[in-house]
Amino acid sequence: MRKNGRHTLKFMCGCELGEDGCTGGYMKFGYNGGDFTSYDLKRRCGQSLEPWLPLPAVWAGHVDWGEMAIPYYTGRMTDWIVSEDDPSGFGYAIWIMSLITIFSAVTEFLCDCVYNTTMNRIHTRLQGQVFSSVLRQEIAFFHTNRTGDITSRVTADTEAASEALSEKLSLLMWYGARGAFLYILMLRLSLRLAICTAVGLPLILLVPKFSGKLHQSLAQRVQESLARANEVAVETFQAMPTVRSFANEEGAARSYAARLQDTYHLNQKEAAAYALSTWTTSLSGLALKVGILYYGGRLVTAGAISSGDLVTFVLYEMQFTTAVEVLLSVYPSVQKAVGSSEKIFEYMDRMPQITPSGTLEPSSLCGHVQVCDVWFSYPGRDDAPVLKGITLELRPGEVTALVGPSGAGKSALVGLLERFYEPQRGRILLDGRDLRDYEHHYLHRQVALVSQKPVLFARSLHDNIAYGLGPQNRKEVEAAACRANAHGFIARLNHGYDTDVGEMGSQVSGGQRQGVAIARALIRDPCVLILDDATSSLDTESQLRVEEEVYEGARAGRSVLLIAHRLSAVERANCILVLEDGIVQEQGTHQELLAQRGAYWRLFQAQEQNGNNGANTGCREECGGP
Ligand SMILES: Nc1ncnc2c1ncn2[C@@H]1O[C@H](COP(=O)(O)OP(=O)(O)OP(=O)(O)O)[C@@H](O)[C@H]1O
Repeated sequence: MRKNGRHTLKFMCGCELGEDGCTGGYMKFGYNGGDFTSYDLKRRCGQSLEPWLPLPAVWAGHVDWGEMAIPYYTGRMTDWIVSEDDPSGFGYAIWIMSLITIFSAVTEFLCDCVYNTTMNRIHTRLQGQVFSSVLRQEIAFFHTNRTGDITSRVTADTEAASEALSEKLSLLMWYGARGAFLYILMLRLSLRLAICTAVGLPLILLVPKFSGKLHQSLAQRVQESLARANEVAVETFQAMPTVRSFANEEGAARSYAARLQDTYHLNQKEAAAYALSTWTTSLSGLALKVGILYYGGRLVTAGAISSGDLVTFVLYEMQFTTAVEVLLSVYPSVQKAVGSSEKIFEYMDRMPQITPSGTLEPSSLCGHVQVCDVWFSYPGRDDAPVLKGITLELRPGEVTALVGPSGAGKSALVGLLERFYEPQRGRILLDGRDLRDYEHHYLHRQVALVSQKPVLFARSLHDNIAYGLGPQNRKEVEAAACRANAHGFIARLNHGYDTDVGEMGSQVSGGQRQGVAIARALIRDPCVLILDDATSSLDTESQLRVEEEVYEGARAGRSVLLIAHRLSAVERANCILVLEDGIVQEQGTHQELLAQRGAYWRLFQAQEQNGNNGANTGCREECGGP
């Protein structure tokens, strides 16, 4: 406030700096007791995103010439108020200020439009690319990395990186340029006041920095504890039938509440740290302002600068301090974004640990598979080979069965035939050519698998059967379902083939799921069909129908690998191999193997005694049970 006898000029000004770098400023002027103008410079980062543009565009649009010109013309107005010797000065200042403000608003609007569009494109593209690079990885990658980690890398990390690298970098450039321009203007106005600002700057920067650190570390702990609580929630929802069957709803609720309690305590501490951080920030800022006003007032009294120049300087100083504060708060985010983008690029640059597929796509294929002295251990378990020198053949027109106790390595062999993994030693040939030579899509059209626990996708039954084949007409889908004996149950559903099966096929029964999965394999009319215990949940009638279909397919020239625990399912196979501890113990037809009175005979005897063709024969034998 300054009095000069005739006129009283009041001005109130302030600025805000949020935790997220949001800035706001206000100033109000009073003349002889009454407000004659007020200007609100409130600005929120959330409401006004900064465009990702080349540097010149950002400068042009976002240095905000309008805002920077306001202090200058406010100072001129102040001079006019004090002197009233140049009536045209007031109108001129208002006129110029309005023009620059309109220009600034228009450029800001354009930049925001460009920024939002560009941001969306960058984000969508980045997310798509990370997702594709994850899909390229070998199956072992998905076993060694948690699904949650991979998902958050594809979603949260890409979002954080693209947002931070564009928005925060834009803020960095904007406020950097703005700070530099403002300081030049301050230097031009008053060298002494500018030096005074530079000296006081560390005060307003360092004090909040120390108090902010405490707040930041607590904020991070709150996030971690929230993530732990979320883990409990996700695990519970995923295993809801198990929770219900063990009547542990209260237990789940208690453990969730316990985690939330942790979050609650941390939140309280964080709130206190936030208040401390805000308080120290505003206090140090206020101290600098008071210091400059005091020193500036003395300079005005001494006639070194005009009162208008002091007003201009104070307003510049506020904007300058805000710019420096934002720079300091944004810089760590940019560094962090660089860090998290490194993780994303790690995924994008990662080469799959499996030989790339070849280009071989012969017009006709017999489906003759030769497994030659194959050794295999799962990644990371090099000391525990699962397959030890396996040699076998799948001949076109024949059903080859693979039996053996749990953990013998049957599914491991399937994994190799599907190229989920690669053998450490030995070769797998299809029609005399290494599996690796075949083109990826071609190979998986010719070699179809129905796995032990088939997974359906949350879409219609039609789309599940035609999965991976593109648009298929209903007749082909129905024909495949008929051969898998799944048409009957599908036709009885209200929406038939358009029925949605729910997440992971949870809205159909285990047996129905297997039926749909068999249809999904059969619609491909593959040269090699692999059934890994694929009929275990089917009813007897469906089992017989599928079995018939399998033998019919083989008679038509298909190679079939039939893995089963129930020996009755493999009795008709052309060749039965008994796998134990990764080694083919014996092979032959059902009658030949029974005559040998070896491993197969023992398995058969055990099942006969159980009378239920049970699946746990291997275990009972090991335990010495009946
Ligand atoms: N992803 C994996 N990583 C490491 N080891 C595994 C993995 N999957 C299976 N194993 C181990 O490899 C061995 C062979 O497993 P595999 O699934 O091939 O047995 P299987 O004969 O198909 O058994 P089942 O009849 O119960 O399906 C087992 O000892 C198993 O614990």
